Amino acid sequence: MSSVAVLWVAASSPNPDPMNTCGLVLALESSSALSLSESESEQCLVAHSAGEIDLSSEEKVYNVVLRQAALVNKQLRSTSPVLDDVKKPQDIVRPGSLSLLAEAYDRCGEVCAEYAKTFYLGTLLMTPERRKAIWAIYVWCRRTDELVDGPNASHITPMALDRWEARLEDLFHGRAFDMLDAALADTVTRYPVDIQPFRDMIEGMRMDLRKSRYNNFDELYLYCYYVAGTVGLMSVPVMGINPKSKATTESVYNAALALGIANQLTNILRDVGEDARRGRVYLPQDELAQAGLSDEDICAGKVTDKWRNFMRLQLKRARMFFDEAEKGVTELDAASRWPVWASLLLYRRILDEIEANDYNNFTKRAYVGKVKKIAALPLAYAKSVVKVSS
Ligand SMILES: CC(C)=CCC/C(C)=C/CC/C(C)=C/CC/C(C)=C/[C@@H]1[C@@H](COP(=O)(O)OP(=O)(O)O)[C@]1(C)CC/C=C(\C)CC/C=C(\C)CCC=C(C)C
Ligand SMILES: [Mn+2]
Repeated sequence: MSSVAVLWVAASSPNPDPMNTCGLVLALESSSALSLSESESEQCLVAHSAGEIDLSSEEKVYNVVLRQAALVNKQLRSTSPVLDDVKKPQDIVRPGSLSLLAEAYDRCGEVCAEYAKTFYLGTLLMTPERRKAIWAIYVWCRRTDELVDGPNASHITPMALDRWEARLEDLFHGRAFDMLDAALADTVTRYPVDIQPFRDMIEGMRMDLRKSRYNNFDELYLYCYYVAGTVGLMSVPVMGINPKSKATTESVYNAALALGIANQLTNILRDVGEDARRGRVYLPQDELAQAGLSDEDICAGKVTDKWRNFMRLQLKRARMFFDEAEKGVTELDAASRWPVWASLLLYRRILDEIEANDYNNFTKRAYVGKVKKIAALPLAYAKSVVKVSS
């Protein structure tokens, strides 16, 4: 890890607008520092692993979970520091100012606060060290999503995503491109965060570029893993597993994966109308057909009994993933349980709001108000102090 490189970059790129993806893409395309690296030959873990062709998406993704769990098993369950100090970058403290890394992390916090109030609220319940790491991961995820969903999405090509991936590889090798990358480059030296879920998220963005319909839940599940299950896998090494937990590491990772999938299914159910207006239908086509519905019904946006029945089943499935996730929260490090419970309860509430809107997710956005958000915190706290499995 070259600390000098990280800090040079942080110093040379003050306060970039993280959502200026046009600038980002131009920068990516013109940067000589971003020569394509070994990442080009690295393959997406899920999509291309040899010999896995006949597996269902769930089986393929479970293999990822097993590998992730095996990778970090030792470090996560140990109480000793994750990495020795030799590998940690040395920060530069300028006289009279905050350190550059501190500035980088603060900027990540500002971005998180601006773009995701609920997640930000959750991060305020974390220890300061973990909070910073989660902010850095959040910002990288948001920028990645913004490449295909942001104002400059129409300029994004698969090649731009390849460059973004090369930049990710650089960052994991200590070569950060800007100060926001520098924060993540620092985070990955402090926690046993693996690069694979990050690569897989980029793969999800590639999928978004080439695909706007999902034939069945198996296809949708893979997409949800890529864009959201990966966030669970990135987060566990930071959240930590309670050293007293008797649960297997893979069961905790599985729960984290389930939380990501549950959140993404919730996103999809909340945004049906908005997505359809952008030409996207994430709902499984075979399930729509079974319910006597089609893309035309979604574009028409009429809440009918057929739609209500269809939605009831979709909500039920999303809730099952939340239930699966609940099993793992208890096994996390004590200090991480409260924020995770809070975010789980709040995100799940969106499903209740869809029901309260009589399943009109075409023109009404399901939204959990401030009061309900604050009111969920004591319940989340109560759940977080429940004893760990024995
Ligand atoms: C054992 C156990 C349960 C551990 C907990 C593990 C954990 C903390 C899991 C977090 C799961 C999580 C928050 C997943 C995020 C899923 C998500 C919202 C994905 C979004 C994808 C694209 O969706 P779409 O384009 O449809 O949505 P928009 O309209 O654009 O919003 C994402 C946008 C991908 C990018 C994801 C993020 C920006 C969120 C990343 C969040 C974190 C790193 C914070 C996690 C912290 C807490 C406190 C939960
Ligand atoms: Mn998005």
